[in-house]
Amino acid sequence: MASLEISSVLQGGYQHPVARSWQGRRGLAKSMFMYPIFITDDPNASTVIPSLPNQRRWGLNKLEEFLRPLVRKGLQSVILFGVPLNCTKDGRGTPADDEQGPVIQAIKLIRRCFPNLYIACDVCLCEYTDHGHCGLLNEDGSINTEPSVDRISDVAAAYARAGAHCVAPSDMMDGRIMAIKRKLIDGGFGNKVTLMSYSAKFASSLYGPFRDAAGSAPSFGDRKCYQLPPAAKGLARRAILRDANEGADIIMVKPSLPYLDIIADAAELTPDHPIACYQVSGEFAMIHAGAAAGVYDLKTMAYESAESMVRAGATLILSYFTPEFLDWLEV
Ligand SMILES: NCc1[nH]cc(CCC(=O)O)c1CC(=O)O
Ligand SMILES: [Zn+2]
Ligand SMILES: [Zn+2]
Repeated sequence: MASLEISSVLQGGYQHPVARSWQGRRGLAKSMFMYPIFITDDPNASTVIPSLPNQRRWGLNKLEEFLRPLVRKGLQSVILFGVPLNCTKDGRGTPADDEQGPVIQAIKLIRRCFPNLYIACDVCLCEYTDHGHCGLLNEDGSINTEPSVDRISDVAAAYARAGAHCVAPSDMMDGRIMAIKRKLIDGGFGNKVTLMSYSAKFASSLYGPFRDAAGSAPSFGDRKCYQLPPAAKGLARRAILRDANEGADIIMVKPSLPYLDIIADAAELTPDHPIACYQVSGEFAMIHAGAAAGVYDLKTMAYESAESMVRAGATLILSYFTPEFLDWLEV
């Protein structure tokens, strides 16, 4: 297994029936929606997030009753974000792969309660570092890429061991896809776990509500040295091709609505991969705010936004509207 070439490992991308459903193209369907969920370390939490309408931070004891009705309505996949509030953060993001931490415990709980639900995990350090950046830093505050990639790939491997069906690194460090794929293969998960890359993730103004929700705003500076400049179509295309070559099973574009051309580029450049897009917290809040201001009807606009993503080439949409679409869609 250890000698296997990274480009020869395809089964990680279709090991699960839900992952298989993303390998073809069609119109809007329930299985195209992946629901982002915030898991915190207060087991009884059900905390409203003021800037992110209808979303909460959930404690482990509340997770089953929260998910049960959604699964009954046809929820097929979730992506987990850890929000540690009671742990000690440090420079290397030690709590990220704490066996008792909220993500690893949630993976195990969901596998037990909902054996058919597909579990993706966001992999990043910003929720767990004391400085709030997505990687490890040099003395001067710049990103120290090599140890960052090593740490992030260890965290991804820990989520895989805990039972995640998919790991999704959002840190944007160069080289992380290859390093994660290598550790998945060496750990015996190459053919079992999907690697979804946030390949074209832009330094956007649309992450504000998420950073409130996750407590992951950087304590100094910004993320412009590792997230893409909004105008950088060329860099996005290079990152998409690079990540595909490094072994990504799914290519993601983030945010979505202002980056439909990049979704289309991803579909053109990697036509043989499922293409995911993340309708991020600020896009979601913006659609809510516009509806509240009487600019449009919420449901009509939610549909229009999702349909534009599919039209551009997305096969999978990460969206806080997932519960609504489970009500609105027939299948
Ligand atoms: N690596 C952190 C991360 N993972 C997902 C999001 C944004 C998701 C959203 O806004 O809904 C962010 C924020 C950021 O990069 O600052
Ligand atoms: Zn991060
Ligand atoms: Zn992240």
